[in-house]
Amino acid sequence: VSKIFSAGLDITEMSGKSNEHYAAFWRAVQEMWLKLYGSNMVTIAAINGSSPAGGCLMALCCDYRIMADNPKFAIGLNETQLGIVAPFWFKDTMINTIGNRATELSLQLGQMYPAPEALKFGLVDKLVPEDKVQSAAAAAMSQWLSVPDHARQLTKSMMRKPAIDRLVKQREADINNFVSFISKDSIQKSLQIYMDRLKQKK
Ligand SMILES: CCCCC/C=C\C/C=C\CCC/C=C/C(=O)SCCNC(=O)CCNC(=O)[C@H](O)C(C)(C)COP(=O)(O)OP(=O)(O)OC[C@H]1O[C@@H](n2cnc3c(N)ncnc32)[C@H](O)[C@@H]1OP(=O)(O)O
Repeated sequence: VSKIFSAGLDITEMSGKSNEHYAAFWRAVQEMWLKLYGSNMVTIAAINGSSPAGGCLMALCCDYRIMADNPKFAIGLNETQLGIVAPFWFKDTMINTIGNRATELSLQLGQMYPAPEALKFGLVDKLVPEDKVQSAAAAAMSQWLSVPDHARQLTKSMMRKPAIDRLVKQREADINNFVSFISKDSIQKSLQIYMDRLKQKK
């Protein structure tokens, strides 16, 4: 979609549904993260627009991020702005990318960074003109693929395994945590207010 890399998780999947639905939804989100963050393939994010929350997470799962150089496009884990909380594995993914202090600032404030600031924070690796995002991503891919694959894969796994193991060990507890959190009346109300605000902006 033009202007949007990803709008993040579908908020309607987290509103007004049964606990069984929330559990299945969260398992699928975990699965996406485990597959993408744990992939032994080279993954390059070609970020052609805004990328809030789950969209930012997907980009952070990649090995390298190239973003369109347009200050109207912003990226970040903005969960607190919705009245929800980025779970520990979202947080770990961000820490592994930009470090602890920058992550704490980002997460507490639910900060969305316009592209130039995202580059400054290390949230993305490179900015290119909007019409060059795909070609720059292809060029980066060639560079990454030129490294001997077994060595690159082992290195990637060494860097990411502790975070992945942490979720694998606590998967069911994390699902229970999500379900009890998201089904709270106060959290449902926050999500509703956020969705209403989104619609009013039009
Ligand atoms: C210690 C205790 C810990 C407990 C923790 C336990 C568990 C953790 C709990 C929760 C974790 C949840 C993690 C959540 C992750 C997420 O990803 S939440 C989603 C975040 N996404 C957003 O905030 C995006 C909001 N949207 C926008 O900013 C904009 O819509 C846009 C994507 C920049 C696009 O802008 P524009 O092109 O102007 O389009 P519109 O704003 O008009 O939107 C078009 C329609 O799309 C609807 N929409 C937009 N985003 C979403 C979304 N994410 N989900 C569902 N629907 C979305 C928007 O309402 C419009 O709908 P209508 O056309 O009006 O029907």
